Amino acid sequence: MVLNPVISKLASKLVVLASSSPRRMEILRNAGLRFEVVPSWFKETLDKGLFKTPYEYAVETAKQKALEVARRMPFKHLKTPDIVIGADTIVAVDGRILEKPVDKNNAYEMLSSLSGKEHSVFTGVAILFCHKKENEEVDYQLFDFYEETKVKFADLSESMLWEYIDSGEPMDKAGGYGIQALGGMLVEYVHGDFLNVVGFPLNHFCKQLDLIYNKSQFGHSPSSSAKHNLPPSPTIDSPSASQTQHNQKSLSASPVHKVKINCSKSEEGESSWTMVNRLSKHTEKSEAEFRDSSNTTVPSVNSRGQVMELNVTDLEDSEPRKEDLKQIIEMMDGFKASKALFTASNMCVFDLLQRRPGLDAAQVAQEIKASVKGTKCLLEACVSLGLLTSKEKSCQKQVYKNSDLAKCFLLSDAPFSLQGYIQHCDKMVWPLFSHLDSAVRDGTNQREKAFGRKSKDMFQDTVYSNQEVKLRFMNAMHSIAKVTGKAVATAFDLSSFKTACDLGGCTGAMAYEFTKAHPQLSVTVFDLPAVVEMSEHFHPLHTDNRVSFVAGDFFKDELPRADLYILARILHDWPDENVHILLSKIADACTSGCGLLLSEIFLDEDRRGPSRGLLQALSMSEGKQRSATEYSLLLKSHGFTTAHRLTDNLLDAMLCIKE
Ligand SMILES: C[S@@+](CC[C@H](N)C(=O)[O-])C[C@H]1O[C@@H](n2cnc3c(N)ncnc32)[C@H](O)[C@@H]1O
Repeated sequence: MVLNPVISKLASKLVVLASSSPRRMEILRNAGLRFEVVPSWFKETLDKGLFKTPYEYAVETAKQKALEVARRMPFKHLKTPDIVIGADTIVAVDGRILEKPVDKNNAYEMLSSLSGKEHSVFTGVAILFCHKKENEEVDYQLFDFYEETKVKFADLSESMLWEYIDSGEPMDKAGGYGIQALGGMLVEYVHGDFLNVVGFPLNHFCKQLDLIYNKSQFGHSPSSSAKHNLPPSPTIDSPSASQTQHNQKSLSASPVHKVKINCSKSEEGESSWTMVNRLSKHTEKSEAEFRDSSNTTVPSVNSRGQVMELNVTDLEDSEPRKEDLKQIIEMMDGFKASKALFTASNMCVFDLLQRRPGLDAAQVAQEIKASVKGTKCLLEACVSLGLLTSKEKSCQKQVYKNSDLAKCFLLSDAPFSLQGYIQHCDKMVWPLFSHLDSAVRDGTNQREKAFGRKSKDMFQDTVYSNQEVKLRFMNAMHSIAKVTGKAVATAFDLSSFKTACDLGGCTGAMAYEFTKAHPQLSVTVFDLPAVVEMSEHFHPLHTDNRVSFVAGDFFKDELPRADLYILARILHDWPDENVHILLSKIADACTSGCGLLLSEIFLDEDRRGPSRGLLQALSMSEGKQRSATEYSLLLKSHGFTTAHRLTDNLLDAMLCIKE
């Protein structure tokens, strides 16, 4: 079948992976899927004897994992996921199902049974769509499938078997081996999807999503969106089993199951759960298990878990949930943590403890010229935040060292130092946030209140009007570009582009990441003259002659010619009128096939996250945060086609091609 883009369809959804397998996470992350991980508590104890085939067992286990998480999340995590993905990988040989070995002897038994033979690896996958209705009831629709890959092992000697077992690798892997690592040595051939053996059949998963989203014939099903007040397509609706079977024939998928879970309160005030309308034969068996486990594991707290339904009077005689209390207090205390970090960084505590680890509070106080009492409080707070570690030396005297977190991000000369960004947050962002109430009231820029200066153009009127402020800002951009640049530069295959122009490329930190990742590429950094004149302070030691600088104003001046334009963290600073001016200049400079790589935080389509982007918007005035669709529409209006990717980093990326 022809495969269409699918992962982007899930961009605005709360997708949850009901598995803690690092291999599954990596496969899905690499595919650009943004998801949360909520490992399932479902125990893999289904009676294998009840299943006619090994794959039915894997599919059923995958379903139960997904259902358990979908059921738990509204109460434990206080949110209903849109989609839960469950998966279970097993190895089948000689009519036996092999899961993860319990100990070395079990691993030996498994691996020797595979030696010299072909076996099958099955991954069962369940994609569970959750539709929360107005009455808070949740409708569940289940799509499941399995993938089979044949793997042949070489004849393994005893010493080879034990060497592999002693490596420790077999222990958390189905069948006792990991094909992507040392276990690859054991394998003679693989017929089928390799990633299926690693733990997740990505291609089949995408095909399944393609069927659901792009080729859906499900609009007129018995429980259509109108009937249930569900969002319109592409949210899938309950297809009839026969329709789905027909659609999935080539994918050998099993029928869709519509599962409805009602939560009602019994007289005792306990929640009771019922499930109706299960369509699959073998799920009926598990339905009972599911109902049983629901009754025992869902405490009365469930009825309070549904935040929207919370009745304040219900709370009067009870205590708040500990997690809720912790969450709200942590939010309230967030600024204290930020300020402690800023202060310790400004006072060079981390650099000092890197040069001289093991100082006590009095010694640190002497070096940073501060009071012993205040320094001790600061050091202890930093320990509690995981920025320092402490050890009792003698007579209850603590000595301090940097934690790994501090070593990575808080030293002024660390490769990923965020010191520049910390200073910017402290000196530039903090004052803006202290005027947040007037910003919200007026809906305008609070820079005048915070910095005593009116400004229309934040860069030219405020940031670059003072050398110290300019350098601080450039340092901040430099440090963030260094930690995010690689993910942005490698988000897409850029091998067809030879020349790039990084518009508003500031110190060139992002440009260097692009030349590092793409040996064929030269990058011109284009930024305001005030920035370009300082850029050499930021050049790496071994200057890369594939990076050059041109000074100019991207709203007014001619843009340097390039095959690829880069706009990293530029558009959010500007309202739509300015964005259109800039995009039309870029579009004019582009010939057909030229690219534009946009990198920003993409807001979720429902604008419910990520909170980093939404919080940043609070201190913006001229600009605004946008979703991938909003950016895409802006770009399409200038003749670009777009494909976007969530990089699982601080910044997302979109590659646009001029038509
Ligand atoms: C938020 S910073 C982003 C820096 C860099 N792209 C990055 O991702 O680290 C915005 C950049 O746009 C530049 N800029 C702002 N207005 C500009 C203009 N009119 N012409 C050229 N560059 C401009 C600023 O100097 C600054 O370097």
